[in-house]
Amino acid sequence: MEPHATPPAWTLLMPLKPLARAKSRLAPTAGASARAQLALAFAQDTVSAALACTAVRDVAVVTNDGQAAEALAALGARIVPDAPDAGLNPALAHGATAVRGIRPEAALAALNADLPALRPGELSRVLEAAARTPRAFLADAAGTGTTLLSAMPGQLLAPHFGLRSRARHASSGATELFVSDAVSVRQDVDTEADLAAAVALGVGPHTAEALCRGTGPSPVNTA
Ligand SMILES: Nc1nc2c(ncn2[C@@H]2O[C@H](COP(=O)(O)OP(=O)(O)OP(=O)(O)O)[C@@H](O)[C@H]2O)c(=O)[nH]1
Ligand SMILES: C=C(OP(=O)(O)O)C(=O)O
Repeated sequence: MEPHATPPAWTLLMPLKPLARAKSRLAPTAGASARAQLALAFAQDTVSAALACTAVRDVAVVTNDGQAAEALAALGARIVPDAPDAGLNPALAHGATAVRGIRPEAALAALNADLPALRPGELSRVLEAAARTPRAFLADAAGTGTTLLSAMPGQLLAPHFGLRSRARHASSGATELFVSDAVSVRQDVDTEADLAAAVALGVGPHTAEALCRGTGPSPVNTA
């Protein structure tokens, strides 16, 4: 694909499960209330870092959670109700249709809402690479999943998130991105080990505060 004359201004689609059901794989370490607070804090840090990224035009969060919608709208995100309420991929497909209904030529990227160490400069580099190909994806830190899936104008997003989504996005024809210095875009948090890895990278202020409330101090990502 020819590089675009001007880099696209991306709309990010961020799916967020109702907080009461989110982050179930943290159950061995955190109770229900702490998990909900962490899920919201991860989303707040992800949205804040995404909106601070110069390549990002706007962020649309696809969620049916009222508390999260209010908190994320206060940070500047647009909220798209998860009308299908049928899981992650239907939520993303619905969000893509909603955005393209308003801006048919939008460059779209789905980004998981559980990237509490996300750094705007690293996201910029990933989106710059994504702009060179019609549909692209970035594998998660574990190496089996996906944290970002992009679709340039005129391309359907066609999300295949879930178990072994790295292989399924590759099979769907999307180009895998290999971007150096982008670890924070790949570090999603599902398990306690993921959380420790994110803390080692430096989490954003909402997550740091939630961790302080629940389990003691942790480093803050101020980048
Ligand atoms: N709107 C919406 N977002 C979802 C749904 N399922 C997952 N997500 C979001 O998709 C991203 C990846 O989700 P998962 O890791 O599968 O779910 P999770 O709640 O974060 O963690 P687990 O409960 O441990 O699976 C996160 O941003 C989730 O909030 C859904 O049914 N609807
Ligand atoms: C939904 C996904 O994320 P997770 O690893 O958080 O389940 C995925 O990798 O496609």
